[in-house]
Amino acid sequence: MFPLKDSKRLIQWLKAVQRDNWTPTKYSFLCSEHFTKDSFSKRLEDQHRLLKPTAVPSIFHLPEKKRGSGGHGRTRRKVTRKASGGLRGHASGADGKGATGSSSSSGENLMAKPGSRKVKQVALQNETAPRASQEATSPEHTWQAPEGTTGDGLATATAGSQGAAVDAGGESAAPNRGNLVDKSGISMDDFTPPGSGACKFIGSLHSYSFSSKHTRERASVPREPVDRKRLKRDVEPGCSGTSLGPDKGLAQSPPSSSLTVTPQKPSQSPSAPPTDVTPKPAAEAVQSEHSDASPMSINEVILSASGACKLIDSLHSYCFSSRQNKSQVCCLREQVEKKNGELKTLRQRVSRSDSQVRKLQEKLDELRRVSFPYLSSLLPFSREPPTMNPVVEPLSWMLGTWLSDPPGSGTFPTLQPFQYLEEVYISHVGQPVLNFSFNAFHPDTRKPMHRECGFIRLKPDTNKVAFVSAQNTGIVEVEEGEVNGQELSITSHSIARISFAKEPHVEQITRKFRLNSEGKLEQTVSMATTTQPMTQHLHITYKKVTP
Ligand code: HEM
Repeated sequence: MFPLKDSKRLIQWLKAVQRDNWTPTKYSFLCSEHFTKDSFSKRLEDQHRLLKPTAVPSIFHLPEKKRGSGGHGRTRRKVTRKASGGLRGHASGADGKGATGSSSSSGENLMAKPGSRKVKQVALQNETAPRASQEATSPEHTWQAPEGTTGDGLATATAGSQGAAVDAGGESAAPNRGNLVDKSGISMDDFTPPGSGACKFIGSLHSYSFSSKHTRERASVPREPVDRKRLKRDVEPGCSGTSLGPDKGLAQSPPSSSLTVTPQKPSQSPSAPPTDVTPKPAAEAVQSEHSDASPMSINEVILSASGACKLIDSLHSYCFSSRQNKSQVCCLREQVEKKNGELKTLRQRVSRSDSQVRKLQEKLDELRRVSFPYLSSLLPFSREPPTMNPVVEPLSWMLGTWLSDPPGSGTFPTLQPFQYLEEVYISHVGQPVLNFSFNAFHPDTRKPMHRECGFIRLKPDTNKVAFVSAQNTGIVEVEEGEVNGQELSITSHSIARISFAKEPHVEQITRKFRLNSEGKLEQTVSMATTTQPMTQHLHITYKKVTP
């Protein structure tokens, strides 16, 4: 187990393991193979190997990318033959049977290459070859795939019953697991729910538990039940291996009730010869090795593994719930991102609107500058329009910019009827007076025609109105009258003209302004000249084009 309560040593362990984005838990174990020999002490009473409390792992032979990307349980696992390796004697027996095989020879340590699913043989190691011995594949890490060779129910896949070293790590564990089925039809999949890579890892723990217990039970139960109990208690989940003594692997007829599994075919390497997986001599050797074991039923195996399986199942539950939470977090994150996207779009639209308002404001300012070149510099700094003087409030319906709609009509007894266009500005600057300007244009040529401008005043607290106008024809006049509701009727009070004004001279003028039911401003002008009595000269309707 990782020294979770010893932070200093834990850091050393984590540095040694070199795994990214991984935190060990109380269920995390490290293979004893990663420790040097002097990391262990031996228990006095039984010489059992114990990890020293100061031990730090230092042996890592795997490629960096393997250790970094896959789970620890997914790295290629090594099988350890302890110094007392029970099968060693068998492998190095004088007859040399255990060393034979199509692709391996005695002392050769063949393991599945990283990323390969090919089943490799592991030659049995000589006790005197320390390094090679320690790196031999452990039974705990193998999918035992004994091939039915003798019809006795116990079949072996490779040299030594534990010799078939399958890359149990990573993805290669899954297909192999699928082939591990006993006679009762129970497979490793029955212990391992489907799941993600983490589940595969946990599933490999199942397989580890399953196979190691199977191995231990078969090897130790018949001879030394006490030993078996001790082994079950002491065994390190990982690749610490079992401590089968050489004397415990004696030949005896295998029980017909032993767990029988289907050998793993090298699916990734179909070209590999079958003997690569199950060398006949090796199978015989294993059969011989286990021939003294008492029968152990599948039920016993399952029962013995059930405790570990429960623990592993709890890991599964933890894994599943953690994945569920992760998925909910992902879901919420997606929603937040979606809302952020919508917010961003809205902000962009608001920004565009602000930009349009700014541009319109600039355009209006430009128009004002053109129309009233000096006015803008004289107007108050505030953009707010001046407050209307209450005195002129009865004439407020006249305020605004108006355009002829339709064109005005001109008539007089001495004239051909004519049409004209006209724009009207009636405004105020906060004074008790309205400012006006009337500018007529030819409807076809748009040439300026008649123009006049002036002021409209109201006598305070009365409806009496004075209209003062200067015209481009050289006439200045004052008209007075009354405002009643939205109608203003005025008549000329005094008319003056330049000395060289064109004749006939106008002698009297009447006007009527009203706001009609359509909200349009109407103006009707009548006049009397030196030659004609009072007659209508103009009639025009304006539509308001500004507030
Ligand atoms: C209150 C304002 C106006 C007064 C006092 C006025 C006065 C007169 C007078 C005295 C005449 C001469 C009539 C004749 O020969 O017997 C005349 C002619 C005419 N007026 Fe007006 N007028 C006014 C507004 C307008 C407006 C707004 C227009 C629009 C374009 C207009 C267009 C004409 C035209 C086209 C003629 C004939 C040609 C000419 O004499 O220039 N008048 N007006």
